[in-house]
Amino acid sequence: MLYESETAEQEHLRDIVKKLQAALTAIEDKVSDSYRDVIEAKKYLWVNMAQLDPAERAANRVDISLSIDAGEKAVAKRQRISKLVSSPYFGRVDFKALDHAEADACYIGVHAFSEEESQRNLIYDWRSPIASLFYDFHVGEAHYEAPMGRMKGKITTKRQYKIRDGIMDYMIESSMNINDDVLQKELSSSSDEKMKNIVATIQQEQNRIIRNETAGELIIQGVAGSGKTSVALHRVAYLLYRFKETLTSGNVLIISPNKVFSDYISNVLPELGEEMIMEASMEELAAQELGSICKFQTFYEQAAVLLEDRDEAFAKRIRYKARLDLIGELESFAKHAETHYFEPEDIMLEQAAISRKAILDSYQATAGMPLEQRLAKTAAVIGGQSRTEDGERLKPAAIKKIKTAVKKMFKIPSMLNLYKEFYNFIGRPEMYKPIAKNIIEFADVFPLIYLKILIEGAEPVQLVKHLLVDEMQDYTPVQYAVLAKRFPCKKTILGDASQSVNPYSSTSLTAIKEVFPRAESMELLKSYRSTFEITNFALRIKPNQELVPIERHGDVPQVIRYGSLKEELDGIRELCRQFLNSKLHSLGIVCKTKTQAEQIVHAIKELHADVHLLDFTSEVFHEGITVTFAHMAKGLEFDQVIVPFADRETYQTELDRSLLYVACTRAMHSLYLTYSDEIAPFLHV
Ligand SMILES: Nc1ncnc2c1ncn2[C@@H]1O[C@H](COP(=O)(O)OP(=O)(O)OP(=O)(O)O)[C@@H](O)[C@H]1O
Repeated sequence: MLYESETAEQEHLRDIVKKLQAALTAIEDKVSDSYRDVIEAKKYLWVNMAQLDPAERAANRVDISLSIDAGEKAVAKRQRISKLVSSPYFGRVDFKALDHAEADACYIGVHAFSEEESQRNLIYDWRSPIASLFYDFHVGEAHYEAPMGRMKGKITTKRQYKIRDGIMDYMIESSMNINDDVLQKELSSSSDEKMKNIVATIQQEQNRIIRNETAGELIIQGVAGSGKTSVALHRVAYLLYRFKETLTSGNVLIISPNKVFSDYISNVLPELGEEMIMEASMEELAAQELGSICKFQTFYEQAAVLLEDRDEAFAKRIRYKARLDLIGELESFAKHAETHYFEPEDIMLEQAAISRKAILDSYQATAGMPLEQRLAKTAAVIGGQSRTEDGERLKPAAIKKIKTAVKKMFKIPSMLNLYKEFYNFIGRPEMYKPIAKNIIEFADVFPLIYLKILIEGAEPVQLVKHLLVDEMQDYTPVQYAVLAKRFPCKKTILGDASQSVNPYSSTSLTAIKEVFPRAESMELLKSYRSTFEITNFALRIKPNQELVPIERHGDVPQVIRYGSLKEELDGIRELCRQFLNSKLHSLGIVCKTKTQAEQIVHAIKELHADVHLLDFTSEVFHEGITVTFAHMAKGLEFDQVIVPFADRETYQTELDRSLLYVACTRAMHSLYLTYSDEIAPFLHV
């Protein structure tokens, strides 16, 4: 039976590949035609420029731009079809709708493909409504949401395929654990330089998140390796498909932790036929917000001070500014500032005099507006109402003087001074400690920006219609308050409370929900990245009763003790050699600090292998040996991970526990920890 269906499937595949190749040839002709059209039209315009009147020239330019448009569309289509030629589809569901006599076979691929003449769908896009059947149901009763309403029926057949270079690697007939079989194969493969798409094996719980169209803010709390980032990117691809009339990739912004991470995820959307979205780090947003107000320490500089200096007062300041209550305190202060620092005085102009009382009345009438707008409005109103002794309106020059005078009545002129004043106001002046004149600590950056927004008002960033925030646990409530003001659009916010690389300023799901009270939240509890043995090992460092490890087995992680530091470094070199002789693609040596990472790079220099040190200035992620530290490694993954210096001295605080957890959960297939003194307490069995 299976043999029969396999023969039929092979035939079907050959037929589809033939049709795709024909379509590819046709589209290649179309691309060449549009290219020729553009050249011809440009030549014509150039040769006849003098004879053409302006209307003809304009018409020619429109023609050229239409040809360019058609050309670009054809190029995009060519790209999609050539991808399909190599792997046309990965799934099939035969669905028999209630009112149909027979089931229709529906093949699902990364892109859609239909026959030119009949317009019959030969392949459905994985994001199409009918394709949801593939992800949500096994054989039996099923339904999907079509544009005309819910379609109920029955899945009679479900199959999965792996097709490479137009040839079928394998095909699996549906059963209850079919997804697991294919998923196991996918997860067992080696890592890549770039994150891969997961369309062929999206799991039901992930699909619910990807296809959620209703949430204004969707918060995804997911354990390490549960596919949060993958799911968020597939969700973007889904929304771009679903709302193509109103949403383009140019409308989506991702706040990502660093450039290496952005590089690592940069292939997923293009693989799905979409353009990469805009990306920015919190620091980039902050620099834009603060302009010339002041300079600031970066998040990573803050982390380095926390790890290397262990400055208690510094940690205390960070913790203080990570409180949810800070938002309300800043809001109360902004209100207080508006009334208490505004000191109206009489304005005496040559032609008119304006009383202090009139100014105060106007100012009070504008309550509720952001301060800067309030001052401008106050000046405009009194300027408009005032008359000269002859009863005439004031001249523009006089109105300008009023504007300047009213502005000066607000007595704390600089935003930085106003921010400093906030700490006097709440009776905690010791909580503000700039690094130098005009350079503030990272923990002050977003409270200052929020105060600035409260005072000056926030212009929403209209271009951004969907905001993606990854590693949500590392941002404070005030950072979210700023994002809420600047980006009042839909949001997908994702992270894992267990992976905070800065517990002094980490934010729980509950706190984020306080900032976004209408947010929907969804949980991902199954961990896909690491083998069962690695996940269980990591759970000993940070227990989580709810986490479900995937049943994919590998070697038990090894914790190796050496007699001295020298022996440990020799041991790490040996592990690197073994990696270089293996079939694995990537080895991550994940330390706690940058200084330790540099020490390792120095120690393995003699291997003469390509070794990449990933630090805050890095921009790309490479295969081979990468040496880095937990802050930089978050979000990334490696076939094999070595965690050096897993000793008591290095890992002792709760922050260290998180960093050790992040380091271990980066491993997909094998994990080693080395130490040469006393083992870290979190690793005791
Ligand atoms: N449905 C799936 N099919 C195949 N692979 C999957 C699936 N879900 C997740 N993965 C794989 O699991 C790994 C982890 O995914 P991802 O990085 O998106 O998880 P994460 O939750 O963001 O991880 P972390 O928070 O630990 O950085 C990746 O290799 C991804 O390809």
